[in-house]
Amino acid sequence: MAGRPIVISGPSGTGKSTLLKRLMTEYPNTFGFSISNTTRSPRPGEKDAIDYYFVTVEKFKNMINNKEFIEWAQFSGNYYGTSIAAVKHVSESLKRTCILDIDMQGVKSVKKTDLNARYLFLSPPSIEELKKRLEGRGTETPESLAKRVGAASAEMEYAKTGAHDKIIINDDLEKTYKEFKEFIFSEPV
Ligand SMILES: Nc1ncnc2c1ncn2[C@@H]1O[C@H](COP(=O)(O)OP(=O)(O)OP(=O)(O)O)[C@@H](O)[C@H]1O
Repeated sequence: MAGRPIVISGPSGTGKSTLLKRLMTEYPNTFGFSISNTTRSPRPGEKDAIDYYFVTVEKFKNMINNKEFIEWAQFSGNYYGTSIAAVKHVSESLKRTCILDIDMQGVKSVKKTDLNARYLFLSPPSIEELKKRLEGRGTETPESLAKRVGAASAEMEYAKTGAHDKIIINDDLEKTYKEFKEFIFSEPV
């Protein structure tokens, strides 16, 4: 049996991907990510229900209206979204504990579902340090950096409301990974 879905959130650049990559490497068969729905066409080699659930715009809009998404967005003319059904598929069919890496809006949305998830917030030691990490990652333009840092304050404020089961401050990576695993394995997965 798979465990309850685990929701990890925190400002962009806090280190979520870094921790998840390590966890997946150490436990390759225990956890899974949900497959996203998209209206874009498959690229060569991409398979339906493996890379994405490829759906029509009409179907996607119906899913929005039926409140089937945890989060959805439109990028360069295509829709992308994570459905509640896709998360359930990971535990019910694949028998893996689903991990969701989502933002504050996504967390609020999961809370309205029957997914019965566990919530972890990963916090940077400070906004200054967060800026440094995003700059160090080399992925941001000045505009996207400013946008991410701006969104970080709202995420940090939300974490103060007690919405999460656990808050971990990612200062020293080894210490953080240990605490991260303690939270993950504090329940059967
Ligand atoms: N404890 C740490 N100390 C110093 N640097 C770290 C630490 N944890 C992660 N980093 C570095 O910070 C940068 C951002 O980390 P990462 O990409 O994992 O963030 P993220 O939360 O997944 O961001 P996004 O939400 O944008 O995907 C990376 O370059 C990573 O190597």
